Amino acid sequence: MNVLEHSVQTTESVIEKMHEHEQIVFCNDPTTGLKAIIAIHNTTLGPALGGCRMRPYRTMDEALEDVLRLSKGMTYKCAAADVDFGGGKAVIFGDPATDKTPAMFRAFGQFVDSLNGRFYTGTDMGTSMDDFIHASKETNCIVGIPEAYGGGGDSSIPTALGVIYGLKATNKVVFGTDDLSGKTFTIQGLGKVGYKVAEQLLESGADLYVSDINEEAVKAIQEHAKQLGSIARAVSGNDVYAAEADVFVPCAFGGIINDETIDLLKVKAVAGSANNQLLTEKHGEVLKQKGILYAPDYIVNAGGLIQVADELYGYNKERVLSKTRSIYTSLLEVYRQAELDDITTIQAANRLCEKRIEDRKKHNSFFTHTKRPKWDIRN
Ligand SMILES: NC(=O)C1=CN([C@@H]2O[C@H](COP(=O)(O)OP(=O)(O)OC[C@H]3O[C@@H](n4cnc5c(N)ncnc54)[C@H](O)[C@@H]3O)[C@@H](O)[C@H]2O)C=CC1
Ligand SMILES: O=C(O)CCC(=O)C(=O)O
Repeated sequence: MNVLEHSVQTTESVIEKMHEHEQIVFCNDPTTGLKAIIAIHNTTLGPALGGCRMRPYRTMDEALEDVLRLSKGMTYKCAAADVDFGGGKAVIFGDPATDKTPAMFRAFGQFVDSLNGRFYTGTDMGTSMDDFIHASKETNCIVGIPEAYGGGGDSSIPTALGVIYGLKATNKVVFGTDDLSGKTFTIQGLGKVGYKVAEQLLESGADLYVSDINEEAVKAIQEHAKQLGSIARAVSGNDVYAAEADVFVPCAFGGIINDETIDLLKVKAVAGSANNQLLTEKHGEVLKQKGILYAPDYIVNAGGLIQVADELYGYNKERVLSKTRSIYTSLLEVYRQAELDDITTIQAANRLCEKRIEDRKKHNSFFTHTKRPKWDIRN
């Protein structure tokens, strides 16, 4: 049974699962083989914005679960970063190493265009700027493309920078200094973001444990470490969780803080770029009980969002860098609130975002010239 046939049988459960979401679009283009899902979680703050992930999902449910969780995370990320966008995300079924074609991304661009400005998208895990150059031929709602094409360039650069600021803030709270030298970090995933984080940590004088299913990436970072006189030890399987490091830096996929992994952790903090690191909020509670400081993922990894949102206002590199730097202070404030109220860091971050969204709902009832007046709805 193919994944979309399966979707027909689960329509009721889809409706149940989307009780928090505004819209889900299932995309099927037999000509190019595109099968994708776009999820829009909440547009109170503005049109939905979020990257598009490509993965060889085994089932429809797995993909749906992923896109629903990721799009909700974007609502919170946009609120935390104080950008005027809502939460959305897309997933494409397929192996990014073998199944991509330009035509597939053009077809995806057409589906995005059909949403008429309700959803803006760009790169995420498994997709690259090149893919979205193809998509951008079909719609204006594409971000994260090269400057030569009117975009802001590789959004994983500010994402990685933001992770470094997040690590400095975390280091400050745990070790009393934001100097990262002499500390050991375990990085899971050496892709667009993780590799750049690894380079910057090595250049700051840190040592690493690294893990990636792509052996080339592991070899390349080990070579880089050797040149700098630092160490990057390769770990695989569950050793990535059990490594004797100071901080665990997840930069691959979500759900990695779960019942199986949590007891293996020997680190003092978890802070990385992966979206939805906690399998459930309960795992944030367990980390707190174990005395492991958790940096809410959507605060730490907002650098890419900050850049792609800025593209839509007219890209300004200095502005992006300055907003990305503020991840340091935002995270310290979340840590402070969590400590004051004796709650988990994810609860503190969620509370801040939910308040921002509630406050904005009140103001959204004001008419502004960019909005269509209600009396114009029939025209
Ligand atoms: N690209 C960006 O600007 C942003 C990315 N993120 C999140 O950060 C994470 C990484 O994103 P990218 O670097 O863009 O993705 P990517 O696709 O470039 O890199 C992911 C890396 O993880 C590796 N990987 C896959 N399975 C693995 C496993 N079992 N163990 C170890 N490594 C494994 C892949 O081989 C790849 O090198 C994702 O969760 C993404 O949603 C969040 C915000 C922005
Ligand atoms: O970083 C991007 O390209 C878009 C934002 C996003 O999808 C994310 O932060 O997960």
